[in-house]
Parts: sequence; C-alpha cells; structure tokens
Amino acid sequence: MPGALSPVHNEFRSDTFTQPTASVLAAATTCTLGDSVYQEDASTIALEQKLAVLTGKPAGLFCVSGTLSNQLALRTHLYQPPHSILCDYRAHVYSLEAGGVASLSQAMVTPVHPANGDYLTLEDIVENFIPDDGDIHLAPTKVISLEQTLHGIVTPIEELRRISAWCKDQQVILHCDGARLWNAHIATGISMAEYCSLFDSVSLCLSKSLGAPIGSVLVGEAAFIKKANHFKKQNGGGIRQAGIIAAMASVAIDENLPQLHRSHAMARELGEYCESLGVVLESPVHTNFVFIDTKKSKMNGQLLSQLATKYDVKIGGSRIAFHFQNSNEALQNVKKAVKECYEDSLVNPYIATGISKFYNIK
Ligand SMILES: Cc1ncc(COP(=O)(O)O)c(C=O)c1O
Ligand SMILES: C[C@@H](O)[C@H](N)C(=O)O
Repeated sequence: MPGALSPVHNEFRSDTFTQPTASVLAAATTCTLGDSVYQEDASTIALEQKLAVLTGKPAGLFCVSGTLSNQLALRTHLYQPPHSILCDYRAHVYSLEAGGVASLSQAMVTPVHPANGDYLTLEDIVENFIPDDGDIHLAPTKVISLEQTLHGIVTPIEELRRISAWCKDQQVILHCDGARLWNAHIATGISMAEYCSLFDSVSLCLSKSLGAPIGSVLVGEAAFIKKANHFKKQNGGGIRQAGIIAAMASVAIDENLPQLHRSHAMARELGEYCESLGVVLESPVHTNFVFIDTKKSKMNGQLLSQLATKYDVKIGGSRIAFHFQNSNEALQNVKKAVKECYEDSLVNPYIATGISKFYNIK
C-alpha cells in the first residue's frame, strides 16, 4: 500500500533485513523454472548476463550468498598452497566468513590495519605483501582482497587504480568483495563497470541494500567463472529452479538501486547528529552505515541495543545500518536512543573488554 511503513522501517541492525517489495515478489510468478545446474534456466542466465554487462566482465555466476560468492572466488584463484591472501583486518572474507579461507582454500591471511585508519592504500599493501621469492618459511601473497565499501567507507577510485596497476605489474590477483559496491556507485557516481575493471573478480550482493530476498553474483573471466561453478556444485551451492530467486533479484536491482541515496542521506543525518552530541564515530559516513566508536565514546553497545527497544527501533551494537525501507520516524527514534546512551556514558563511562562486535546475533 503506498505510504505504508515497511515491516522493517525501524530495522537498523543490517541492510540484510531488507524485504522484497510486492513487485519483486511478483517476479517469482513469471520467471522460468529450468534446472540451473544444467544451465537451462533462462531467468538465471539472464541475471548472470545482466550483471556481466553491468560490470563489463565476461561472465557471472549466481550464488545463494555473498559468503559463498567470496569463498568461491578465493578458492578458484588459490590453487597451490602454501599461499595467503592480504586484506583489511576488518574484511568480511577474513573476519566474518567462519574461517572459510582456511578450510576451503588452505590459505593464510595477512590482515592489515590501514595507516590512515579508514582504507588500505598501496603503501599498506606493499608493506605487508609476502613475495613468492622461494623462501620456504613463507606463504606468498597470491590474492589481495579489497572490500568496497568496507564498513560503509568508500576507498577513492584513484587509490584503487594505484593498487590495481601494482597488482598487474606484480601478477597478483585482485578480488573485490563488492557486497555494497552498489552503495559506492551511488555515492560517487562512478559506474559499476569502472570499479569492476580494476579487479580480476567481484562479488556483488543482491540481498542487502538492493532488497533481493536471496543471492549474490560473482563476475569475472569466463574460465574463472566456469571453475568457480565447479566449486559451487562441490560445496552444495548448485540451485535447481533458481529462476524464482534470480527473477526477483533482477527486479530488485532495477527498482531499488535508485533508492540507495535515501539511506545514505539518513546515515549522514545521524552521523551529523552524533557529532553534534559529542559522540565519536569510528569512521566517516560515506554511505549507509554509522559506526559509533564505543571505545572512545565510552558508550555501551549493549545498552544502545536495549535503549533501541525502548524507542521501538532495532540496533545491533556500535553499527547503525540504513536501507531504503527505513522511515524518517524511526530515524528520529534512533537519535533518541543514541542521545540517551551517550548521556549515560557521561555519568557511567563504559570501558569495553574483549572483542567488540558491531552486530548481535544470539
Ligand atoms: C561486506 C560483506 N561481504 C560479504 C557478506 C556475506 O554475505 P551473506 O550474508 O549473503 O553471506 C556480508 C554480509 O552479509 C558483508 O557485509
Ligand atoms: C554480520 C555480517 O555478516 C553481515 N554481512 C552484515 O553486514 O550485517
């Protein structure tokens, strides 16, 4: 119903909570129903080709999740241990994919803290890169895995170009976890094809800011995608009548991509409000996330989650995630929760111990 609040209008734990709209759901009734393991489903093939054209890559592979899409990319790029990947210490492929790099690819990880505190530069990479120089003590860096956006931060295209040129010169694979590359595209106006031209492979989530119910697409060279499909089947990722979810994802891209700027504007509004209070942010608000630096702000993330409930919004911890289905009413309630949590910190400064999570899965 036009104007009605979405069931997830007050959901700020993650943009993974976006729900299919009526028109996205309707696509499930007009899709093809071929067996996509046999590569006979027209709706699935159409989505993969759509993403290939959009990103300027030769081929695409529909996967049930971003984790699978990322891990298939790394497994396909990595084939002769001892080897390692280099990424940001906060990268999802390292910190939130259950150790898949180790179990699936038998790879070590070099997690790097960016010197500028926000995004990896070529200097960070060169300083931590492990050369394949015959030293039998080492696991050489074979893949550099960047994330755009990472924690909502947009790495400048100029930096990506520097890194990409260096990787080509060093013959090192460059992968992009582009779960939210869509957000970078909308925030900068730089095309998806321009971004993707800098990487050997890109994993694109459709089930987050874009509001598809399920799915990601991995894009890259045809031979790479063919091998990734082999590993996809090996790991139980073969999907039979995938047309149902592929068709929904295709509509979600068309209808929801133009709306991402709303979530960015709401995030900016909250970020500015936080700073007006004196709340310290962990990183700049470039897209749809506000990360509160609970340590520097001496704020208790769990208390923030509890206060969120008091104001009828859902917040998982130090991250406040925006998506196109949030309401302005809910944003004002988030501000009330943040203000009360910050005021509490002035009286009861919270000293965090142990690893801090920005999400809260029971
Ligand atoms: C940056 C990033 N990459 C990959 C993923 C994995 O996606 P999925 O949850 O679909 O496995 C997520 C979260 O979901 C993410 O935030
Ligand atoms: C928790 C994490 O895996 C998820 N991708 C999120 O951003 O919410």
